[in-house]
Amino acid sequence: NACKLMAKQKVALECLSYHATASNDATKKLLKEEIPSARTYNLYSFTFIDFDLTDDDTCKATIRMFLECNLVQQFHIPYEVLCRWVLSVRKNYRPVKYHNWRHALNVAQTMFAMFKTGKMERFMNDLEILGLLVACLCHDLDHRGTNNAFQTKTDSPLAVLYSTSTMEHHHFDQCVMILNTDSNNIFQALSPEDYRKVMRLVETSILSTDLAMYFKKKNKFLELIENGEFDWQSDDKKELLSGMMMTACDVSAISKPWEVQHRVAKLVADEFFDQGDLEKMQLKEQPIAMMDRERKDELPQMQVGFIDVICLPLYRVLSETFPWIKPLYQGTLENRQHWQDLAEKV
Ligand SMILES: CCCOc1ccc(S(=O)(=O)N2CCN(C)CC2)cc1-c1nc(CC)cc(=O)[nH]1
Ligand SMILES: [Zn+2]
Repeated sequence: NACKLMAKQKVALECLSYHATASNDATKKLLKEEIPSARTYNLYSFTFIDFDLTDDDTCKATIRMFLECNLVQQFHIPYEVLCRWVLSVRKNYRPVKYHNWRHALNVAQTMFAMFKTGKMERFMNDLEILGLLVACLCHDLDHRGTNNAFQTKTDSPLAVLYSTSTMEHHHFDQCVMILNTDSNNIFQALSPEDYRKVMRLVETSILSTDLAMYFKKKNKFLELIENGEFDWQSDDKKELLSGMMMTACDVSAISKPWEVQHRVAKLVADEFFDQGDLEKMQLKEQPIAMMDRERKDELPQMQVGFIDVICLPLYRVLSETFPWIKPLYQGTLENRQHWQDLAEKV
């Protein structure tokens, strides 16, 4: 009958999540490792580069960020649970070209640098710092290398579940699944009220990484800034600021030293072109320019457009209120010149 079927489904789901999370062996191994200093990993810098980090290093760098923000002590996170959770998050990123674990780590490290070097932690309480770091690490979980439009066009089950911000809802779902798998819940010691607050912040922050949401919310944010807003403590203003910070971190590869930006842009392009190939073959339709490998010559000009429409306006307005994150604006401006030079060469 129905409730027996439900019980079977629940057991199957639990079994699924059990295999989706890290093994005890991997956890025990990480547990014993020494965690290098933040200095060793250059974690306080806006020019952090993950290229020469091993996969093991990426987990240790993540743990180091939690330790630097005093989150383990503050929220009584059992160290073994933190190790298992970091490994489970990494395990639930697919080996796609761009939206993989390395991207999530880079986004989280930019958030860490905004807190520390950008001095934005002054506007955040400890729970918000915990929530935003977790949101960054989980914000693209189980990404398939295809965007929301592709889910809709292919009638993917995800588009049936969520008609708007399809992938972002799925990323949050995956984040919840990991937390709900035994001995992966880094929030286990939080009070019910703090648990509710941090889960709400993680959800709204992950959903805010849908660029369609960014366009919706940025005018409200600009308005507040123009009116000289400085009290970011109310819940809705804090949520709005968090969303803007998430986007700023999500696109922060655009601000990295040119060799890094150029190399990352190739990963982004390769992933977009793979989707374009699928659309040509599977859907028999012409992909948009950014996903059409026949139009790769237009890439530098598209990057200039991306910088002008999305990145610079956001970094400019954030730097006006939080001047210590100006390196993100500066780095993006320098890369704009490099992309412009390439655009004129073609
Ligand atoms: C590098 C390959 C080309 O990459 C792009 C091409 C065009 C645009 S766009 O701003 O015109 N725009 C964005 C909103 N779409 C709905 C329509 C198209 C953005 C990028 C881009 N995106 C990211 C974020 C994943 C990173 C990055 O480096 N570049
Ligand atoms: Zn992302």
